[in-house]
Amino acid sequence: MTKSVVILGAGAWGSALATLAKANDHKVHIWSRRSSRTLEKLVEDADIIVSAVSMKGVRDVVSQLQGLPLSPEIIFVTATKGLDPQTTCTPSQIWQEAFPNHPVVVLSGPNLSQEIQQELPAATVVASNVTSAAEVVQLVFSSNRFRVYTNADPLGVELGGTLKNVMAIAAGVCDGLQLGTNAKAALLTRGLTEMVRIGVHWGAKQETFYGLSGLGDLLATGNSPLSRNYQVGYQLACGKSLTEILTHLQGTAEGINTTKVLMLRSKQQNISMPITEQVYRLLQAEVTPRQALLELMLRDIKPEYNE
Ligand SMILES: NC(=O)C1=CN([C@@H]2O[C@H](COP(=O)(O)OP(=O)(O)OC[C@H]3O[C@@H](n4cnc5c(N)ncnc54)[C@H](OP(=O)(O)O)[C@@H]3O)[C@@H](O)[C@H]2O)C=CC1
Ligand SMILES: O=C(CO)COP(=O)(O)O
Repeated sequence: MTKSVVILGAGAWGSALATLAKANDHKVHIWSRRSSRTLEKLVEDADIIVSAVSMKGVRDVVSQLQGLPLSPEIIFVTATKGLDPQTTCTPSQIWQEAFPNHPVVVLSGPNLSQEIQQELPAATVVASNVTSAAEVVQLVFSSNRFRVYTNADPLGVELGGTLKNVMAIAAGVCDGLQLGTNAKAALLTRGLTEMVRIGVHWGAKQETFYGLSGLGDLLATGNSPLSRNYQVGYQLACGKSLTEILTHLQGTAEGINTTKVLMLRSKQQNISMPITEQVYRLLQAEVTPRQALLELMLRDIKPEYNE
């Protein structure tokens, strides 16, 4: 059945999601701050509102929508991979708090938007506490080039896509320093352990991190120069300053803010996150890439599990 889909955010990801829904013959409108059409007009007959704005815009768009008369049937989909710097909340928690009577669906997976726009095949996950809502969203986006799975752990799916951005920065550093394949495998594997450690403590399910939105997205962004987070790490390793990198970066690298939020949370909750800590110190220019590497290599030796 044809759905009316409003996509908030005309950036790289909002545009790619619009392409996918349009290809399935849904009625799609993209809204951005620069749109000539008002948000009120666009959401008038919406069935689904997809938020693809970067983290810094989430609270803005939520509060704009809160002031509008919305159909109680509307499903919200959040595709943002970030954390709120003030509260450490995930975007879906912000949406759900603002709209407690609407279903909220998280969409996350290994989905580099440029590849999707090139019509290369990809897979993703839509997760919600309301299974029927996740299934509606699954149908809207599924096609022979975009395979969509449902999942009942929205927090885990959201954190998988969000936490991996920190590891994508680290992976970029690893490649920028030309540390080789063994180092990269070690980094991504221990990075996943770190994601699981904090994610499970947060309330997510461990197995979710071994799926598309955790391991899958870690492999995609940790190995692709298309990832903005990877690009940040790579260029830091090549000696550029963060300010210099951000001046020329196309789009948003959410991992920079996410690293700060994670450091705060891991300190408050006494959770060991050594890779995140070195990425943080590197972003703050407190260590060089080589010093960060040595710090990680020279940590106390220990068993692989039960740290
Ligand atoms: N690109 C990708 O491959 C993927 C990205 N994501 C995630 O999707 C999110 C968006 O990424 P992406 O599209 O690449 O980023 P871009 O930088 O390309 O776009 C960011 C979008 O957010 C909007 N925005 C920012 N602040 C505000 C605000 N205060 N009010 C309204 N809109 C705002 C921007 O609007 P404006 O243009 O007006 O500035 C723009 O539309 C990120 O969280 C990212 O991690 C997830 C999967 C894949
Ligand atoms: O999350 C992404 C792909 O799944 C996009 O990664 P970047 O934000 O690092 O470009």
